[in-house]
Amino acid sequence: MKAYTNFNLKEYNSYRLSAVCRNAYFPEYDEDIRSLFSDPDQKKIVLGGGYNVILSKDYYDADFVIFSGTYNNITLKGEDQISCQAGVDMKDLSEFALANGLTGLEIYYDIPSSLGGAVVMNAGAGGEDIKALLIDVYYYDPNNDTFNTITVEEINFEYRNSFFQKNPEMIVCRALLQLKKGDSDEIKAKMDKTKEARWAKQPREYPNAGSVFKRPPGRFVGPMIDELGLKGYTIGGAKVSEKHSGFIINHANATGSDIMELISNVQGRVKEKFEVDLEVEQRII
Ligand SMILES: NC(=O)C1=CN([C@@H]2O[C@H](COP(=O)(O)OP(=O)(O)OC[C@H]3O[C@@H](n4cnc5c(N)ncnc54)[C@H](OP(=O)(O)O)[C@@H]3O)[C@@H](O)[C@H]2O)C=CC1
Ligand SMILES: C=C(O[C@H]1[C@H](O)[C@@H](CO)O[C@H](OP(=O)(O)OP(=O)(O)OC[C@H]2O[C@@H](n3ccc(=O)[nH]c3=O)[C@H](O)[C@@H]2O)[C@@H]1NC(C)=O)C(=O)O
Repeated sequence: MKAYTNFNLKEYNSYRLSAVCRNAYFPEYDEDIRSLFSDPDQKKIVLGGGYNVILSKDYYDADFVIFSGTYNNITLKGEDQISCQAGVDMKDLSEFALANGLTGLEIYYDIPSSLGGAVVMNAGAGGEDIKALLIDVYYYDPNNDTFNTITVEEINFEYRNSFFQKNPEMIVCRALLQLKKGDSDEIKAKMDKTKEARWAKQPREYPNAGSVFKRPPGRFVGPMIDELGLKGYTIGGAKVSEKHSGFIINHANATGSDIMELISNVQGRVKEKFEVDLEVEQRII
């Protein structure tokens, strides 16, 4: 396992915020997971691909465990099942499925995520989500120092919620996915089409971390922010995207506190006008 001291997390969060942590660990084996997490008094912060986090501080007197670039094996099981580790990048996974003529993972060609992050947050878009593909998940439970398997039914996924979100100390190690045999040309066409549609609507040209807020019941976030005239609203290097108001972009060396201040101002204005409490969807660290 690789370990670094005074590590800058800039390349490991999609906002590209500069933030230094005391130690960063990149696990490679299940035993690394056990050695990192078995002592409950030695709390560590988990990052997957870093596509859904706000590093709100410049320095963390804390240890990070990063599931990105390592712990990323993908194995074909039988004809149409895939077993993959938490550090797998979902884009790579969708390309693996394509190479094996398997359909089901096309949208993940452009949903930035690690497999672990996708499972924890039930990644998805346009009505598809990861739970529809999952058979089970193998995870580490630090409470009793065991590795266990949980079925998709037991995970009890809800909108942006699951067993893993309710029990954040659990570590996703790997997942078994059920795909279907498909036509490679059709799979590739769907991957390209999804990517094109998302790039047309989302500010992918700038560092960002997807939707900032959860959808409040019965409403969309973007139109409320538009109505307030807050498209393009800027604090420091952080800006409400002009392309999609539900996103904040780092357009000029933003800091975590620029983003946090912008969020708080948008929440205040939305509350004032619409009586709606916008809940932050991204993980504030
Ligand atoms: N639909 C879209 O267009 C977009 C969606 N997203 C979503 O955001 C998520 C981003 O994933 P990713 O970048 O990998 O996650 P992140 O690195 O952003 O981590 C987010 C949280 O996931 C938890 N986590 C990640 N990996 C593991 C693991 N192996 N075991 C346990 N917990 C883990 C941690 O939560 P904890 O605090 O519980 O430890 C962490 O704080 C995906 O679900 C993705 O779908 C992101 C951008 C765009
Ligand atoms: C990007 C993410 O996921 C996204 C996912 O890609 C999209 C598409 O399925 O649906 C959710 O966004 P969303 O609620 O903003 O949905 P969108 O379809 O983008 O927009 C909803 C509506 O708002 C309108 N809209 C959007 C942006 C804007 O600036 N102005 C505006 O009026 C759109 O025209 C549309 O009618 C997910 N976000 C959440 C928190 O549920 C993410 O989780 O990070």
